[in-house]
Amino acid sequence: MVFPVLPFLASAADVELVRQSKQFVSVIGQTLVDGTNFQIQQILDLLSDADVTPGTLFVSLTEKISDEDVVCLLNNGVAAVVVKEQNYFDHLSEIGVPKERLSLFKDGGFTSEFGTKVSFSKSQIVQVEFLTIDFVIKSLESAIKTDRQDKLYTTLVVDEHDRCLGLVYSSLESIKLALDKRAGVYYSRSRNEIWVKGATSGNTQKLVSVDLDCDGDALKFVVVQEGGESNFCHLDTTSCFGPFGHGLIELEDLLKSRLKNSPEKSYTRRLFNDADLLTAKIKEEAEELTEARTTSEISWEAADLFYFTMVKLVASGVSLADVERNLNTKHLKITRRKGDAKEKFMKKKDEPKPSSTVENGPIHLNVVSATDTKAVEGSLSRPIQKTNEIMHLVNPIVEKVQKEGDKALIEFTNKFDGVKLESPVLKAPFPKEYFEGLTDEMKEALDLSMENVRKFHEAQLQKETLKVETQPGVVCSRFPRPIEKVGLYIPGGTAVLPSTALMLGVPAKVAQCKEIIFASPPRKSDGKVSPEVVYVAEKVGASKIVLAGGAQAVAAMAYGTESVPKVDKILGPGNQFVTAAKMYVQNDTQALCSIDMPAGPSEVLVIADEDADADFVASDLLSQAEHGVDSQVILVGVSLSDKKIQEIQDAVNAQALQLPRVDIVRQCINHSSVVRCNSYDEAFDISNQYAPEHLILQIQNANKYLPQVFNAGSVFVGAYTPESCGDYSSGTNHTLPTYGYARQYSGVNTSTFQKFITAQNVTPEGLDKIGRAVMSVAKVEGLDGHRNAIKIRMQKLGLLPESFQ
Ligand SMILES: NC(=O)c1ccc[n+]([C@@H]2O[C@H](COP(=O)([O-])OP(=O)(O)OC[C@H]3O[C@@H](n4cnc5c(N)ncnc54)[C@H](O)[C@@H]3O)[C@@H](O)[C@H]2O)c1
Ligand SMILES: N[C@H](CO)Cc1c[nH]c[nH+]1
Ligand SMILES: [Zn+2]
Repeated sequence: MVFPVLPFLASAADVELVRQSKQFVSVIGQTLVDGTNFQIQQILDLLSDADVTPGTLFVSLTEKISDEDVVCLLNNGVAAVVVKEQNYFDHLSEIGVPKERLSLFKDGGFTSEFGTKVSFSKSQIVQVEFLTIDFVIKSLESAIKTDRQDKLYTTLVVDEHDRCLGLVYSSLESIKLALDKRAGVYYSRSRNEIWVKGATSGNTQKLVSVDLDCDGDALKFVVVQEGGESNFCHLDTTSCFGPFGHGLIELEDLLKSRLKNSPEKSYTRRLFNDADLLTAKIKEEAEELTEARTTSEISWEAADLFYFTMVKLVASGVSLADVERNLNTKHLKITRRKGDAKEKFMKKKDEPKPSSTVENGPIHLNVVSATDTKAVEGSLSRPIQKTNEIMHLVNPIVEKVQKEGDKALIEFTNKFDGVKLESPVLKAPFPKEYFEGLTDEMKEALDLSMENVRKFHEAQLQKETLKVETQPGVVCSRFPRPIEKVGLYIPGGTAVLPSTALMLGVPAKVAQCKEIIFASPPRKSDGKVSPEVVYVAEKVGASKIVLAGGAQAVAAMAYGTESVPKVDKILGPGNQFVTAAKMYVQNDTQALCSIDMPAGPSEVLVIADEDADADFVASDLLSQAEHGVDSQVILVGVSLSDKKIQEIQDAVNAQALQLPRVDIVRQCINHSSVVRCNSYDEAFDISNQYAPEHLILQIQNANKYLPQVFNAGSVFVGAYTPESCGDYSSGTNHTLPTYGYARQYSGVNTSTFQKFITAQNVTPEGLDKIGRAVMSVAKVEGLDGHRNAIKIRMQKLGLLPESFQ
C-alpha cells in the first residue's frame, strides 16, 4: 500500500460515484473517507463491499463522533483514523487507540504507520470526481523509478491469493491501458510492444489491484486468470516457477469441482448431500484435535478438520477469501473479547476431574457396572490410534527405508532415537565393550529364565513326520522345517527388554532357524544396545544386531538394506509404530515376509472376587500399567463389595506412587477401569469379549475355570501366579497378541518359527482308489488338463478302458 494516490470520498454522492466505477478505486487499493460527513453504518457498508479490503480504508475524523464509534470503525476493518487536532489525537491515544492506527493531518497530508510507513501529500489525495487515469499515471510517474536502459518497470504478477505467477515488465503506457481495461496488460521486451495478456489465447486476466513497492522500483499486479485456462506461464504451468503446492487453496478448487462433478456414491458427494453427516464429522474432528498430543497427531487431526471445514465452506458457497477477509478484520480489532469459551464447552469449575488426571492426585481406576453396557463398551475400548492414522505416519518411514536402505535407517535412528550411527549393524562375534556392566547375578537370572523357556519350547518342538494312509496306496505326510531367516524385534523405547530377546531368541534356536537377527533401538546415552540384550543374542547365536527401532527397523529387516539381511519372518512386540509396520510389510508382496502377530501395547485383565488380596490385585494391574501410556489394565470384579473396591483403589494408589514410572502409570490408569459384575459366568463373558493379552484369575478355585477361557493370550491362575513370572522366567512366552487379536492368534511358540510341508505318495492301487473321483471333480471344474493327468496313467495301468472319454 504505497501507491502514490489516495482517492478521497467527501460525501455520500462520492460513494455513489465509486459504486458506479468502484473497480477503479479498488484497483488503487486504498481510500480515504471523510468520517464526519458519513454515518457509521455507511462506512461499515463500504467495508463490507467485497471490493474494499479490510485495512485499506482511512477515515478522517473530527470530534463529532463518539469514542465508541471510533473503536467500532477500527474493530471492523478501518486501517487508521486521521484527525486534524493534536488534542483529539492525544485523546484517542489515551483511550487506547494504538499509535499505528492513528494519524495527524498536517499541511493537508498525513503519514500512516499502519503496515508500511507511507506519507500522503496534499497533491496525492484526490476527490474521486477528479480521479482520472491520467492523474493516476502522472502521480505514478513521479513516484516510480527504474534503472533499466529501456525505462521499463519490473512488475511482479500475483494471483488473488498473493501467490507469485511470474515476473514481467511494464511501461507507463501499458499501465495506463491496464487501468483502463482493468486487465493484465504489460510490455513485451521480446516483441518490443504492448502485450495484452491472453489477447490471442483468450486467457485474459482481470486486474484486481496495482501496487508499488516500498522504494518505488517495482510494481505488483494482482490478477485473476480468466478464460478457463489458469496457467500463467508460456510453458503451460500455473506460474513461471511451476505449479503451486497442494494446500488449502488447491483443496478449495478441488472441492468446488467435486461439488459440480463428483459421482453420486462418492464420499465427498455424501458429505455435500448430508448436512447431518458433515456436522457430525466436523464435531468429531474438532474433538480429536483437542485430544491430539504429539506434533504428528495434532497436524494430522488439524488437516482432517480443515478438510471437513472446507467441505462446509464450499457447500455453503463461502470462499476461502471470505474467511481470510474475516481473519484480516479480526486481526485489525483493537478491543478483544475476553476469549472465554461458551459455558457448554467449559469444564465446570466444581466438576471433579477423574482423580487420576490430576497431577499428583490419587491414582484411581474408573468404576463401571456391567449392567451399563455403554459404559462397559467405552471402558473396554483400547487407547489406540486408528489404523489409517498410524499407517499415515508409518508408510513414509517404511517406503523411505525400502528405497534408501542404510542411509534412511541411520537418518531415522537419529531423528527418533537421538543417536548418530556410523553403521546400523553390529555383527557377531559381538565386541567385548558391548558386554560392559553385565553382572554375574544378571547372567544367572537370564540363564535361569532362558533354561525354563528352552524347556517349555523344546517340549513344543514338532520334529516328527506325520504320516496317514488315507486309502490303501495313498500316503499323506507332513514334516516340519525351520523358517530360515528370522528377524526378532526387541523393544527399547521406554524400557529395555532383554526378556523379550530371550522369549524370541530361545524358541528360534530351539526351532533351528538358520539365521537369527536381532533389532533394537540403541540407547541415547552411548548409542549401544544393553549388554543384557547382547548377552542373550550371543547365547542364542544371533548373527547380527540391527541398531534401530520402530517402523524403520521392521522395514530394514523386511526388505533388507546394504548391511541388514532380508529376513523371511519378523517377530516380536513393540509400540504402535512397530506393530503397524509389521502389518504393512506382511501385506506387501515385494517384502515376501510374514509376521508372528500384532503384539502391541501390553494389557491385562484381572478377574478377582471378594477373597482376592487387594495388594496382589493392585500389583498385577500396575505391573502392566507401567509398560506404557498406551497400555490398558482392566479389573473385572465378581460381586465385589464397595469396601473391597476401595481397598483395591487404595492399594493401586499407594503402590503406584512408589513406582519410578508413576507418570506412565497415571496416564495408563486414565483409560483403565474396574467393571463390577455379579457372577463368574458374567466375568468370563466380559473377558472373552475383550480377549486380553494376559488374563489373571484371582478367584476361588481358579483352575476350575480354565474351560471357560476362550479368548486370551496367556492365563495366570491363582493368587500366587503374578504375570511377572510369565514375563520373565517361568517358561511360557510373553510375546502375545494384543488389541483383541487373542481371538484369532496364539502367542509366540516354537511352531511360530516353523513351517510345515506336506507330501504324498500314491501307488497304482491308490490311483485306482481315488483316480475316478479326481477326474469327476476336474470335469465339473472344466479343468481337462487335471483330468487328463489321471486318465493317461489309469489307461496305461489298464484301470480304464482305452475308449474311456
Ligand atoms: N504384546 C507383547 O507381547 C509385548 C511384549 C513386550 C512389550 N510390549 C509392548 O511393547 C511396547 C514397547 O514400546 P516402546 O515405545 O517402549 O519401544 P519400541 O521399541 O516398540 O518403540 C520405540 C521406537 O518407536 C519409534 N517411535 C517413537 N516415536 C515415534 C514417532 N513419533 N514416529 C515414528 N516412530 C516413533 C522410534 O523409532 C523408537 O525407536 C510397549 O507398549 C509394551 O507394552 C508388548
Ligand atoms: N508384559 C510384557 C508383554 O506384554 C512383557 C514384558 C517384558 N518385560 C516385562 N514385561
Ligand atoms: Zn510386562
